[in-house]
Amino acid sequence: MIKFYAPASIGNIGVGFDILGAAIIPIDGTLLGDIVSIKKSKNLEINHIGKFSKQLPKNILENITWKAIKLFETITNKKSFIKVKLEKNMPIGSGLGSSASSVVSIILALDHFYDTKLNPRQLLKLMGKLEGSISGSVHYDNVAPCYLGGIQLITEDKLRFTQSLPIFKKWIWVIAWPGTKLTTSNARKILPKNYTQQICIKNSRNLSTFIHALYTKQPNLAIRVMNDVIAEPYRIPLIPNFLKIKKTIIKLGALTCNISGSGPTIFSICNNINIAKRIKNWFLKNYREKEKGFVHICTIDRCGARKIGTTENEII
Ligand SMILES: Nc1ncnc2c1ncn2[C@@H]1O[C@H](COP(=O)(O)OP(=O)(O)OP(=O)(O)O)[C@@H](O)[C@H]1O
Ligand SMILES: N[C@@H](CCO)C(=O)O
Repeated sequence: MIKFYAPASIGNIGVGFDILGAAIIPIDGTLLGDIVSIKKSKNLEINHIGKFSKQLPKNILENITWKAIKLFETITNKKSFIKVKLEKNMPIGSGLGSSASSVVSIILALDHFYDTKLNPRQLLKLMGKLEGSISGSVHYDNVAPCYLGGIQLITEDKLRFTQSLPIFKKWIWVIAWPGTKLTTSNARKILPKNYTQQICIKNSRNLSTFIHALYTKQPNLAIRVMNDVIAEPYRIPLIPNFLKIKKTIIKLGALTCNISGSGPTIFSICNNINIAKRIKNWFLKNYREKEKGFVHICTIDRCGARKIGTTENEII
């Protein structure tokens, strides 16, 4: 049997709309990501289990598992006699790359099972295509870090499609999901189609300074420019009291507080575990709307997607 785990991710990282993303893992060892297992079978069988499996579309044709299997039937020119099990551990429409986690785990499991010899770039393109088919447009800022781990800059260069960026080991990432849903496609529809020259300059300045700060080990500079002028201003109304929350979290000692992907998850960075615990408690008391909501203290997941039960990334 083949079993793949693919981690949660933070798209945009507050400063790189659609081109920066980070894979994350809770420090308490929780596996915050979907798991796909595949074995041989007489027929095609698909099972969905896990805490969030009830949120999956009822129509199987709309499910990523089904779409990925059909894609691989075309690629391999083989009928699928397999039993596929998706353990849906990620809430849908959370802003934590739930769809990306399913996409990456299913594609890697199928690729491994069929031994297709596709290279990482081809696999990543397939992941982007599938992610795009459900979220409204192709964007790699969840699938790339989820697959490869770390912080990824999506270059879309013909030789190096994505690049791993340096990380600050002291940064602690607190993520808070209130238990509600915001779909990426809706959160993208409200964004402007065009931006002024001034906004374009501001965005390039923030993003290039952020990347420079990562390479030159200037965490304070990186934090100062973590300011999204492309999506956040338009998505604020989708997250009740976001600006007030941000102010409070900063007062608690956080370095920054931003929307994760298209929300409603909020992430905050700090560099002290006691502050992280304080922020976690605040979010639990004040941001979690539903019982199923959660808050995790995380670190960057450098491995990315992996065969379960092994610590090293066996696929790259
Ligand atoms: N296995 C699956 N996992 C997640 N979503 C799925 C899956 N199969 C189908 N879907 C559909 O894909 C869409 C995913 O929505 P969306 O992209 O908003 O979620 P998300 O990945 O959690 O968001 P984000 O990318 O902001 O983190 C939903 O309409 C959902 O019903
Ligand atoms: N870059 C995407 C990420 C979605 O998680 C967006 O913000 O729409």
